[in-house]
Amino acid sequence: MDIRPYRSVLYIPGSKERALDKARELPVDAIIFDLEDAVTPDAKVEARATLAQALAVGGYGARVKIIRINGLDTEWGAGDVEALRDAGADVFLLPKVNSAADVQALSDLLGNGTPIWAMMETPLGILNAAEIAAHPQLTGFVAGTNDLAKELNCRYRADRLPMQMALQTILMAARAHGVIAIDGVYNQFKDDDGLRAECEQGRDMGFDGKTLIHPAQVDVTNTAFAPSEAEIDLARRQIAAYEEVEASGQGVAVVDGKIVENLHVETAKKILAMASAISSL
Ligand SMILES: CC(C)(COP(=O)(O)OP(=O)(O)OC[C@H]1O[C@@H](n2cnc3c(N)ncnc32)[C@H](O)[C@@H]1OP(=O)(O)O)[C@@H](O)C(=O)NCCC(=O)NCCSC(=O)C[C@H](O)C(=O)O
Ligand SMILES: [Mg+2]
Repeated sequence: MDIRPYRSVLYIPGSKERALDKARELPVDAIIFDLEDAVTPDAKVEARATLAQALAVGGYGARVKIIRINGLDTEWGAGDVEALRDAGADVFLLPKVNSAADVQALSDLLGNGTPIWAMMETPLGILNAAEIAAHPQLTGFVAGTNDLAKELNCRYRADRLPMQMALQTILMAARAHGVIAIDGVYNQFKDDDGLRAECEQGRDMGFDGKTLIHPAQVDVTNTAFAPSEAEIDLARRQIAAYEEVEASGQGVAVVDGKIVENLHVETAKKILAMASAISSL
């Protein structure tokens, strides 16, 4: 089973050398090297060279390296691609994607087949989520909950009720097309309890992980999105119980008073594969 964790996906401003250095020692699963909202307009051109240099030096290990460029409708987008096309990124992340045509425009500019992820953060993008997820070069979605809140004119609430439809649409489209789905950021980066609650909500909905803005958010997020000891133990017992009944010609086992069928065993195997992928990091 080819499975890799995306529990913690940290944004780093591409212009900040200190943060680019610091990320080499943080236990995150993926890094978004940002040239968009974390970089001011007057620093955008210089940030390309700063980021290219950090990537050339390397040291980011197994972390997935994602470059978020500026939108292709801005004065910087095409230049970002030109400057960083061959910098060694695993993924290019396009902000404010509205349609599959936006993804195709980046694909044409890249010209080298590098996987593309889409920021899902505009109303039109959410409405077109299925066609965006179906693009052959698209392998991941990132929820942009700050831009979504701005565009929807909705309030930030702990239960994220005003965004539920958008978040679930992102997940539906991602799962329909085998695409990774990462939840949005939690802005109050010193509030661990609030972060934990939002991580658990996103995890329970089905997100693979969460985007982060500060190193202080990494541990809470890694814990929330990793299988717990109890989940690992249950998965092992479900697999064992099912194999036993299967050997006697039956298709349903019972563990802890709940039925276990073939589909539950598939989930249990995924949990064990994820736990093993995390422990091998
Ligand atoms: C929020 C911050 C501006 C806070 O920065 P700062 O005041 O420097 O924090 P600290 O002093 O607590 O930092 C301690 C050390 O950690 C390093 N650091 C800080 N942030 C990061 C980071 N993101 N990655 C790596 N390292 C980081 C500092 O350099 C300090 O290191 P040291 O000196 O060695 O001890 C800042 O955290 C920040 O800029 N965060 C990123 C903000 C960002 O990326 N925003 C854009 C993405 S959010 C978004 O756009 C989502 C989406 O599009 C949407 O619409 O929702
Ligand atoms: Mg955004």
